[in-house]
Amino acid sequence: MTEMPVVTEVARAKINLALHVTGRRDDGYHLLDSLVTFCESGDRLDITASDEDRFSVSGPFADVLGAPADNLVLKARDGLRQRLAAAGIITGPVAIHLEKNLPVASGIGGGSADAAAALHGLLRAWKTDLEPRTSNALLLSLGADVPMCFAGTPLAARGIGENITPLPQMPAMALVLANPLIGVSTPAIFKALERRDNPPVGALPASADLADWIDCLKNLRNDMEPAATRLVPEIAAARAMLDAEGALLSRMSGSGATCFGIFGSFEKAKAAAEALRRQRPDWYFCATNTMSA
Ligand SMILES: C[C@](O)(CO)[C@H](O)COP(=O)(O)OP(=O)(O)OC[C@H]1O[C@@H](n2ccc(N)nc2=O)[C@H](O)[C@@H]1O
Ligand SMILES: Nc1ncnc2c1ncn2[C@@H]1O[C@H](COP(=O)(O)OP(=O)(O)OP(=O)(O)O)[C@@H](O)[C@H]1O
Repeated sequence: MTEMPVVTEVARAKINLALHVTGRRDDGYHLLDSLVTFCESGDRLDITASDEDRFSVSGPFADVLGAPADNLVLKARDGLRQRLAAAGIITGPVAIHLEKNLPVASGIGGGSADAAAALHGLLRAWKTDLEPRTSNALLLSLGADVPMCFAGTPLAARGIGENITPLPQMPAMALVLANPLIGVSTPAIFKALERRDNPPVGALPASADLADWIDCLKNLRNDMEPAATRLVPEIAAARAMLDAEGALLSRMSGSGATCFGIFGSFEKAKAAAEALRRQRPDWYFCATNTMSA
């Protein structure tokens, strides 16, 4: 067995600060215009060399995951290995451990973030890289959110999510994530949309001033939120709770049900998350900073 140190990656929660659905392609996939950022917190992946491929899971949401064969981490490992083999690069067996800290099917890209982190970690572990065209095709084959999670930096995502523009002027933000622990199916929400021809995001602040970004975000939307709230009314309750704790702005992320509140500082976010946990000990709350560019 070749000596390989433990490679650790954080699979950061993805937040759609705004998510406009602007059209639909002939194949049924929706055209999006989304402002996306990533949290400091998320799942954790540890990768080590092994005598055979292994996969284990721990953490508060490990039990909610389906069969290992359906896990996007293994789909990412196998897809990467296949493409590397096609380029003549043979890769050794690995043990991957996933610490599942993010709620599942919750609009913050858990599975997509895990897949992206697995790819980053395996490329480091195997000391290799993919040429951009191959890696773009692999990323999108794993899910529309995987290219943005692989980029992992504040960005605008267009197309079906794969057309990415970094937004270096987006500031870091202190967030509280709130989720009633009711899983939401992404295809079900896309199907339930009443409109698919909404206006795009438009102009963004040129500077990193948080107040300017919040003013801008206030005029934007998550076009999936009305349909998701009809299915899971707790989404409206989560937003109201974030607002009552002093969020400068609250909104749903992705196809839900996770909502985020932006707070003036991490201390304020932490205090709000603690107060919310006391109100609903059965829900998920997390205070976290987002990454700066
Ligand atoms: C809602 C978002 O989270 C916003 O970032 C993403 O668009 C969803 O990304 P994802 O979960 O990675 O989605 P995928 O696993 O690729 O697709 C799940 C299903 O959602 C629908 N889907 C997804 C992405 C997209 N732009 N249009 C769609 O209509 C399709 O029915 C697809 O079969
Ligand atoms: N590593 C993983 N973590 C979470 N879910 C996974 C994983 N692998 C596969 N899945 C499956 O993917 C489905 C969607 O889960 P996920 O947590 O990625 O949704 P999401 O947060 O709504 O994602 P998105 O914001 O990309 O729509 C679930 O049914 C889950 O069983």
